[in-house]
Amino acid sequence: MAAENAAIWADEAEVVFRRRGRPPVCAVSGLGLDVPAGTVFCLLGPNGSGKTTVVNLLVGLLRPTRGAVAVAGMDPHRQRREVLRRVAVVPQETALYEELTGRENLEFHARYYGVTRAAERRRIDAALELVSLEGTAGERVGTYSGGMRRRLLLARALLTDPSVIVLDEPTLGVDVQSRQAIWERIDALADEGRTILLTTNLMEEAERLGRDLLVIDEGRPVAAGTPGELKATVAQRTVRLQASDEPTAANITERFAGLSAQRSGIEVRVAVPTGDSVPSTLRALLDAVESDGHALEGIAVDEPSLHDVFLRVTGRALRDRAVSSPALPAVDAGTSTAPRVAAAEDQR
Ligand SMILES: Nc1ncnc2c1ncn2[C@@H]1O[C@H](COP(=O)(O)OP(=O)(O)OP(=O)(O)O)[C@@H](O)[C@H]1O
Repeated sequence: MAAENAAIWADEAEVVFRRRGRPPVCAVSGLGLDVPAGTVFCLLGPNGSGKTTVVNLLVGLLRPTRGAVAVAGMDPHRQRREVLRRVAVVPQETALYEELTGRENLEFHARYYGVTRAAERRRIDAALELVSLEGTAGERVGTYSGGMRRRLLLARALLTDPSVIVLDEPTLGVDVQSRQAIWERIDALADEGRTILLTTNLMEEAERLGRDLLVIDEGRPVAAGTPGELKATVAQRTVRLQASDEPTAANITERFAGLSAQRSGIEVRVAVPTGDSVPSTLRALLDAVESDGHALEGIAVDEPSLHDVFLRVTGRALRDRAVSSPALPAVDAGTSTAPRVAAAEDQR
């Protein structure tokens, strides 16, 4: 798909931050994106992997130091005004006016973005309804919970009727109920034909929402595909057999040594051989256990999770450094953005 046909597109995009007196930071490199309209695309990565930098690239706050990016067929940096008419961004920080009510926040945003008075009320009512805030829209935002603020930000993003919505960690720090509500709203927006790109480091979120995922680490793409395709690359499925006592578990472990059986107390984990189906392995295991005269207390199958994929492609090392990096001075990659990005880092 070419730049003009994809809703979100990138080709070998790179962002290097150059800082006076310090080594340059390559926040993103070799980024390729080809997101068709009407889909939800998930960008996954550990802390400091470059997700927010990608968001800033897509909304024109940064320009690539190499390669190219297009959103709704336009160059987000050069055609920033036009892009912002078609693309909405829900940032990580909840930048809302605390003293104003929810509705007043939306009115302010609608006027700032030139939404006509005729459309304003209709769009605000529809957006408030979509995020279930119509009953509390008259209350000051200062009294809102974290989940309500996130939902208000989503409502705010809809006021310009965008075809592309970019959400930076939309459910960061919200409770399970709000998370569920936000996921349902995101599904509804994609069903309306809008394109959603969201960043997250929550596997459950990526699995639930992303039809296509891209995992980035240290700014580079390290895995791509649907959740099912990615999980298939990890492959290792295991059957857990629970024996009635430890001697029985030891016997079963010995019997299945050829299937890398491992015992832990009364539990035996047996690997499903690559290429074999889970039912056929289960049948063979149960037949063998029965013919040996053993009884089982329980049985379970563990499928590989997106978690396994994530850890395999990004490793287990902690990423504290990027999170605690100090506010950074002006950079080359963007124009007016360095203080904003640095300020966002400060809050983390
Ligand atoms: N303005 C800047 N100047 C220099 N380096 C920066 C700047 N902004 C980000 N970085 C660095 O670029 C890398 C990617 O940062 P980014 O904020 O995009 O990661 P992230 O995946 O969004 O992280 P998180 O999940 O913690 O929000 C990090 O090493 C970060 O320290």
